[in-house]
Amino acid sequence: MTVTYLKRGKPETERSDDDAKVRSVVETTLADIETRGDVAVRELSEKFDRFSPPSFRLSPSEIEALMQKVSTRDMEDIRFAQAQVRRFAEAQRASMTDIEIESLPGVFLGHRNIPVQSVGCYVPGGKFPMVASAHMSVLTANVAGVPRIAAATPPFKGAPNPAVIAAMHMGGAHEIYVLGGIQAIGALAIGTETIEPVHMLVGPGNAFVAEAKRQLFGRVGIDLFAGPTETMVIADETVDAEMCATDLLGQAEHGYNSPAVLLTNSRRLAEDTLAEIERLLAILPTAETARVSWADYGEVILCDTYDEMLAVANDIASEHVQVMTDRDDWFLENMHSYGALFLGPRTNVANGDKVIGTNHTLPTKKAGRYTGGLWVGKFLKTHSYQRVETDEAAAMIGEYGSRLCMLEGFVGHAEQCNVRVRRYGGRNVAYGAAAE
Ligand SMILES: NC(=O)c1ccc[n+]([C@@H]2O[C@H](COP(=O)([O-])OP(=O)(O)OC[C@H]3O[C@@H](n4cnc5c(N)ncnc54)[C@H](O)[C@@H]3O)[C@@H](O)[C@H]2O)c1
Ligand SMILES: [Zn+2]
Repeated sequence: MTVTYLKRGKPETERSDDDAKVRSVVETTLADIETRGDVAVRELSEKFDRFSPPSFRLSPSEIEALMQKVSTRDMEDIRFAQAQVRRFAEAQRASMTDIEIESLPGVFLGHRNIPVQSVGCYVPGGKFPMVASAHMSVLTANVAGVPRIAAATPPFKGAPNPAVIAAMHMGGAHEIYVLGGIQAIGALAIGTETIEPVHMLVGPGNAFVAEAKRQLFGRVGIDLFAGPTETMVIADETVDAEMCATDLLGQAEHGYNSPAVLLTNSRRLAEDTLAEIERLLAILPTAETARVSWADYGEVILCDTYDEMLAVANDIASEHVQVMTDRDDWFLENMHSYGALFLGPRTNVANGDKVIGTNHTLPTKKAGRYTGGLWVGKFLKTHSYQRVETDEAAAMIGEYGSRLCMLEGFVGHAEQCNVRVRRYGGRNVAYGAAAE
């Protein structure tokens, strides 16, 4: 394979140093919340966000007052975006059906999709007030029928952001907390004197938020590992450098650690894009973070063939994959590891992030190898049940069960089957023996 790096990000070893630091901060902070509850949460909010209101939970009148501050235009835009997210989520919900089959005469097996009973939805807001993340988690939980939705977001510039709070409220949040980072995630999962713990945490966030969810997994459920944004552009000469550079920087601006990767089979496009990125970085108002991300994590990878591009793309398993080639559908058919695909030059990640209707909470750090993004199905638990309706079925399946239990040496298990064979099959099976 001839894969050439025209630009590389910082080596994997240095990236894992960053991870180790975050891991230990999160560990200590969660332990602190566990032992000192509300007191720790307040101290952490003061320390990281300089925010210490009388109550972190917003009252109905505070919510109302914040919503009054959102312009009519912004409210309409939020409503439009939520309508798109709802439409797609409802279609996905409808694709998940409860089933029941008669697997053998008299034997009925089924499953039911049951909503998680309480979820904590994290809406990021350190650098940017991420209004859209409220639709993605709160509204989707609502479509799934979750009866208790607690939403949390950090203060933005010292106060709750009106548009984020409006989106949470309109999305169907039952409780809204103005809390960020590890203290929000910890308080929701562990619980405090004032916050009832939830059963599952969802939503994206920075490295601290993603790591806190990871460490709390097991104690509560989590949707997926959705850390700092990653983006990949797969392009050939059907598009130009302005398009590629814009799409790379458009996501690199999320933070100082957002990988943006160009994968192409055109040396000319690769070189032009490198130059175009420098040109745009000189004029982009958010260049401060985008420039650091690009320097530390940006990559330009040149391949000879489309097959090589496909192999590299599947291996990297980037969160967002923008495909602009003469064979976009071939990539759709053959890509197996990614967060979401954006096919053709008319789509883009920003529309996907904010408005088009697919969920923007997506797997990062190669989690796309084992999961897709957040969707209504993540809020539903699929539980099986069984029912045996006839004496014949109870006796017949019981004979198999009895023998298979004894094969493993489980005498007590076998008796569960035998008592049914005796009672419903009228057969005398000796206690502790296999039914013959
Ligand atoms: N994967 C996805 O689907 C997806 C989607 C949207 C956004 N994102 C990512 O979400 C992130 C949002 O990050 P953000 O920082 O703007 O907001 P955030 O809300 O995730 O984090 C802000 C909080 O981080 C905490 N914090 C900051 N510095 C800290 C430190 N040194 N130690 C401990 N805690 C600290 C603070 O408590 C603050 O409230 C970005 O990285 C973005 O790429 C991911
Ligand atoms: Zn984005």
